[in-house]
Amino acid sequence: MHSPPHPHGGAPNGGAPHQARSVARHRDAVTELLAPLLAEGKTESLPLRDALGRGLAQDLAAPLSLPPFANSQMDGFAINSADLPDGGAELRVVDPVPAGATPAALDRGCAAPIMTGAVIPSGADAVVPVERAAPDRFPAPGVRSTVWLPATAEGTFVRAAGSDIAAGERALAAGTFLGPAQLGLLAALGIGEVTVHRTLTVLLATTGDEVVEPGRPLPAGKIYDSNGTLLESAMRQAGLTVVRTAISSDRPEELRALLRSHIGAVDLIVTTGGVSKGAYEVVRQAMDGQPAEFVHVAMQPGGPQGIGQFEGVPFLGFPGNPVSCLVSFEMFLRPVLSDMFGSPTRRISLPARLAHGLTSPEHKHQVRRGSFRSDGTVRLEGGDSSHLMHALAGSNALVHVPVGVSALAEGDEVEVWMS
Ligand SMILES: Nc1nc2c(c(=O)[nH]1)N[C@H]1C(S)=C(S)[C@@H](COP(=O)(O)OP(=O)(O)OC[C@H]3O[C@@H](n4cnc5c(N)ncnc54)[C@H](O)[C@@H]3O)O[C@H]1N2
Ligand code: MOO
Repeated sequence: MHSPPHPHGGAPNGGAPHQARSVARHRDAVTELLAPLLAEGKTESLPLRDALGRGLAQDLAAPLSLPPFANSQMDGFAINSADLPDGGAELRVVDPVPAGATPAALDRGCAAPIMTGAVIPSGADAVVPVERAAPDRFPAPGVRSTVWLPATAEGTFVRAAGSDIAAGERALAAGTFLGPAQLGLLAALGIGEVTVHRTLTVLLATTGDEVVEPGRPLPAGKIYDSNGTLLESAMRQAGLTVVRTAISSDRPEELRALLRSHIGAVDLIVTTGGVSKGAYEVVRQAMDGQPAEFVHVAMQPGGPQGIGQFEGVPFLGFPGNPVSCLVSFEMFLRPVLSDMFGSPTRRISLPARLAHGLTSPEHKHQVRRGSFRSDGTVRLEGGDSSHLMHALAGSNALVHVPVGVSALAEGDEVEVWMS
């Protein structure tokens, strides 16, 4: 007896489709597919300002310590703590130490006005902020004077040399994503150029006789191409260079010709649509004779997936439903690129409490869309169907329901990935 088809392409009642592969297994397959791109070791050396968003290609050791010298954390008086017993003492004020100057050694019984960031003179071991002195201001230059200062422990308001990082220590590991803080560190270390993984170029092809370029008239029975803009945006935001083909019809020769015209100029081909079980599965047909396979991943949405090579170029065939293709990018391509090349970053993962209950096919990893809120709850946006573009646009998080879970109640904890 035949069971009715399941709306998500799986087996009836949310069961695993025959030979469905796990999300982890498919991610491993994507890793294997892209490994040759890493092995090519294509890197480039860039000035810091152009390296934003790239992955660092090599471990980097600190060429100097930070701070490079002991310096003052406050505008105040550099002193020797042994000169300030309990109850404080009156010290003779000597020449000031501005930031950037090389100060003379401090004699015992003296206090040197010192500015934030200035070198601690030898003989001094602490700084008293000017507002704790009496009088609580610096004397005019050249005026001989004394100042009363309170007892102060050794090391107070001194930023020790190497207290941030010592020369020779690893500053950043290979594979680190270079954001503002990482580039700022390299600048602080005096590094002007950095070796990064080069940007990968993706050829993106959307397919389907029903799909029309936005901005054109919409004939009956057709829909606009949302996948092209959706995926191109996701990829560009992730630091990839994207080349788009024209929308391919359902004729496999046309798709093959579109893809072939870019071979040699791209690192990876991503298609959408044409991978499931219909009568006109253009991507499946176009890949005929190529080392590519079409599998079903135990994931909803994004179950049907193509993977392999087209004319020697790595190929990923994402399903045609808009949410399915974005979830495919987030679940497979983004994490693999970030693990391999250090860019883009992985999505921030947080625990959240469900604002309401949900159901999920037990044998699949379900990825719902939701709005994570500041009280730590997440509200689901739309249902589980993968055509819900408006709900996707109203969400800020992907909500994960792992394999083995068929229902969750309000207040149950889920993992969310922030977008
Ligand atoms: N008998 C079965 N049918 C389907 C299965 C299945 O297992 N057995 N799986 C379903 C699932 S799940 C998905 S996902 C889709 C995947 O289908 P395809 O990758 O072959 O994609 P299409 O059939 O071409 O399109 C699916 C859907 O998405 C719309 N679409 C396609 N391209 C675009 C685009 N560029 N912009 C906007 N929308 C697009 C298309 O019109 C369809 O509605 O298959 C299920 N069927
Ligand atoms: O559930 Mo499909 O897998 O809509 O992507």
